[in-house]
Amino acid sequence: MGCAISWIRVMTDSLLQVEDLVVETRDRTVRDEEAGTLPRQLVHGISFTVGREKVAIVGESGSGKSLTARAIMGLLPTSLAARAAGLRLGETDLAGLDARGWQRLRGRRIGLVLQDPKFSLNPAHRIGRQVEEVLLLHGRLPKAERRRKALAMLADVGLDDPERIYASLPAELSGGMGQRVMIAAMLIGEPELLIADEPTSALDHVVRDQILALIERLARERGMGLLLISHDLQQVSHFADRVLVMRRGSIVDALPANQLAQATQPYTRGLWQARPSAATYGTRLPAPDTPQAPYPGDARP
Ligand SMILES: Nc1ncnc2c1ncn2[C@@H]1O[C@H](COP(=O)(O)OP(=O)(O)OP(=O)(O)O)[C@@H](O)[C@H]1O
Repeated sequence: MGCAISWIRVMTDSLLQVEDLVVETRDRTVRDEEAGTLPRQLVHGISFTVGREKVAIVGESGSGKSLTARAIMGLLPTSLAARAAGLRLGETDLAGLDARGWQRLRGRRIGLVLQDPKFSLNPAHRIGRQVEEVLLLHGRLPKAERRRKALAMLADVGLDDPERIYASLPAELSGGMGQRVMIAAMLIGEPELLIADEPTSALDHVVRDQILALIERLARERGMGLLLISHDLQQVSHFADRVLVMRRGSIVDALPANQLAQATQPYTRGLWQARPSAATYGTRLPAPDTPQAPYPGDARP
């Protein structure tokens, strides 16, 4: 009994706690009669937690998914600022970290996989060096041991011939291989939490399913928490444990992923019904202001 209770605690203990997160422009361009000019708010005070589980954030284009991920990772563009009542990874206050603190944390405790490896991998550096980077930054492992770990990680993400990949440049790899390399580079430091922002949307659907299965296996084996940003509700309904639905910078619904098809919240229901068919699979969910894209559950005029 005691064992079962502690297992449940491990599953539900939150790794990431986000409380009242606001992302806004540094420029003050919004006019308010009483307050004068204000920053433009893009994320309006959202709160959620992620434990050792798979949580997905879904929502139409421009709803604030990527800004949320970037704010958590301390990677917002300089024109934007984030503030939160609480932003914690375990006991660590992310909001209070300086550049050195982030350097210690990124890759080691929290990893980020982005949509397109072309923008994440340095084209001038060989794959081996990029996969080993976290070990170089954080540890004092001898060169041979770093290489051994990197080769094992490349094999673990399903890349054949790790020795050849290790010595390759990013341009020599396909998109799917590049994405596997990114995942290897993010997981080699054994982070507690992986944030994956549309990690498969640049890939064809066969590779996409393989990459998601890989992320899911590695997360399960390592007891890692996963925050997946996606516009693909069909994919999320199979993959995630819980779903947060964002709209225009706010979380408007939260539900178990396997209940997406029975969602009662009108907006979520509308998103589900508007999910792309096989023919349009992989295209982005259009923003609601696009005239040709009405959402069935949208009550707005
Ligand atoms: N640097 C920026 N300056 C001003 N506004 C921005 C900036 N970056 C994003 N935005 C705006 O913030 C809103 C949320 O953007 P975000 O990239 O988080 O959307 P998203 O939900 O990830 O969309 P997509 O699915 O298309 O990636 C959008 O209206 C976007 O135009």
